[in-house]
Amino acid sequence: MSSATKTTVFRTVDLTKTYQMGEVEVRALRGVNLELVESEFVVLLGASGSGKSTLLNILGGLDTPTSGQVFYLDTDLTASDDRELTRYRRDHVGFVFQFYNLIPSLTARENIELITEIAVSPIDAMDALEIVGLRERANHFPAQLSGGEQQRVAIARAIAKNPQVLLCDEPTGALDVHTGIVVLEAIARINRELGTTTAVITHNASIAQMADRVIALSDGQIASVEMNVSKVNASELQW
Ligand SMILES: Nc1ncnc2c1ncn2[C@@H]1O[C@H](COP(=O)(O)OP(=O)(O)OP(=O)(O)O)[C@@H](O)[C@H]1O
Repeated sequence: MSSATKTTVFRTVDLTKTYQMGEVEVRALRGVNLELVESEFVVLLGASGSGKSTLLNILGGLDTPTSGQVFYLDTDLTASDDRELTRYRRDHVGFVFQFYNLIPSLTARENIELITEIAVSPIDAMDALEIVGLRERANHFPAQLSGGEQQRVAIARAIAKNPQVLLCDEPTGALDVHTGIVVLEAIARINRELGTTTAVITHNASIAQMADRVIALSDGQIASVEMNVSKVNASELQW
């Protein structure tokens, strides 16, 4: 199916975000117009401070823009109140951050079940662990897992509620190359097998080769959007 016939999951219209820091205005986003379609894998690239996290946080309902609109399917998130945004995040969005934020006193499985217990249509916690290749580690506590394994548990937790979108902010930022690739393989598998629309922020331009589309931000604006003619498997990446 070409992207022309796919459902638009996110649409932003003239999105701006300005932070007021005392006398100083920081214009983090300066008119972003963007569409993400169902089941695509997008990488967001850009220098530090270019607005990547601000954009991702607004798409995920963690932050609100100063002006402009964000649509998730037919819902205008910018017209939603805090309660509605909380429900939107809980029901539809999986987040993965650089640091894993697992609860140390719970096993891998229990960390995931904490989310699946309140989700609308969750995947079984063990199936989520299977997808990230950690089924046999279900009863391990975070301290008994490597950094890459902890990140894969965090990814399993994010996708166990069966979200329509997976938003990842520097998911491999704290990991070495080999471990980073295992984590990226898990994200790519989720995108491929579950059809979860996926956006990954990275500083690492080689990761862009895995994406369907690469969106570069510069100074709060979209500098370029490129379609990859062929995608490279995470296992073939080098950096
Ligand atoms: N809460 C905040 N208060 C004030 N300024 C902020 C805040 N959050 C972000 N900014 C500023 O907005 C701009 C964009 O920040 P953002 O974190 O979106 O960039 P980024 O591209 O994700 O950067 P990095 O790659 O370093 O994470 C930066 O100049 C940053 O200092």
